[in-house]
Amino acid sequence: MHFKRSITVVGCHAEGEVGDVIIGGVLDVPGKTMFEKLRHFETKKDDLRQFLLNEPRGRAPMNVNLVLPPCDPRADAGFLIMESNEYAPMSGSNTICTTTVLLETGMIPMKEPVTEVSLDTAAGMVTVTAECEGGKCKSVEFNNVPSFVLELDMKVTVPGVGEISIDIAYGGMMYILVDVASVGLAVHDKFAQKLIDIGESIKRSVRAVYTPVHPENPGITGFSVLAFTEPLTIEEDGCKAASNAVIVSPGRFDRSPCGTGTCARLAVMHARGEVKEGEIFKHRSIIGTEFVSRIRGLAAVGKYPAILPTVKGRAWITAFKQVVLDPSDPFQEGRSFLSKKIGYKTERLDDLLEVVRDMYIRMKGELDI
Ligand SMILES: O=C(O)[C@H]1NCC[C@@H]1O
Repeated sequence: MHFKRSITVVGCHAEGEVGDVIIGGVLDVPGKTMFEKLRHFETKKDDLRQFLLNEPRGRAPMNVNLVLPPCDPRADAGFLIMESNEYAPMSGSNTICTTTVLLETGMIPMKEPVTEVSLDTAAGMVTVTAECEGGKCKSVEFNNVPSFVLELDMKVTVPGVGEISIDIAYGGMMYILVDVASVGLAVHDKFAQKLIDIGESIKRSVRAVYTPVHPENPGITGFSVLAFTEPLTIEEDGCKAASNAVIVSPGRFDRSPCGTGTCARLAVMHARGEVKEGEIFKHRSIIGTEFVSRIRGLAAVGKYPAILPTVKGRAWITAFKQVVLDPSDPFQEGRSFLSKKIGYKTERLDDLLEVVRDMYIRMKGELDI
């Protein structure tokens, strides 16, 4: 059988969030930085992301990471993060998955009891400390890029909800943070559909009035993730803890506590005087899994005071897959196959905007503008 594509993928999840890792079958692309490589895939080779993340080979609640040669000579490897609706500059659960796969497959030699790894991401360099024993990567602690608050207590009016107060912060992705009680809900799966519907509605309302832009990389802009937060509690061991539910576009939960969301929340908590450097903050997901985090230092990003966050979690390999494309398969690329149908009927305006966005990115790539 002659296949049009054959890609080697290691299945993996971090605290419940799928972060598969491509370790073969995809060549490097031009780019002086990993962000330039991200843009190359986004504008010229997005068919790979569509192929792996859309049905029948993928699903919305999953991510795929592409291991590539790094651009920064200090790094051991580079990787790009492909999510259902976008390429994320940085991602905590995906960093934990990618590190686990790199070490447990031997692509980076594992040293016991601790292996230090440097990873080049589209958001910048991320250094990682992995606890290893008996060939297993038992935990991954990553030093994320500087995280900072863009807005505190910003008011926004949401149809069907009314006026609410939100925070906006960067933790490797741009986050909208909302006190879940302010919309009459709680982080619990009995509110799952309402959390998703209201979360997506808040994103649309905020997008209409505010565009976040990273001061050092204007290509890092826009919102695709929103964190509903529960209040801080103090655990028996004296540590601060809280739950959150992260709504990832097009409308699904992060099954992990969300590493970049944890970093964005730490920046908000620090700005509010709720957490100090070095204090442990345990962050939990809607399914009860946990990341342990802390602020390892302070910095500045443009005009914004920033924190240097560190997050620790675990990941497990679930499969070794050879993902292939039979030339006669009717579903060559999933959603992009559908969006090519000009008459594609959309249920909602934002679906249409999504189709237009995909087509714009593709045209930009083809015109190389
Ligand atoms: O942990 C994180 O940061 C990621 N999890 C899915 C959405 C985010 O990229």
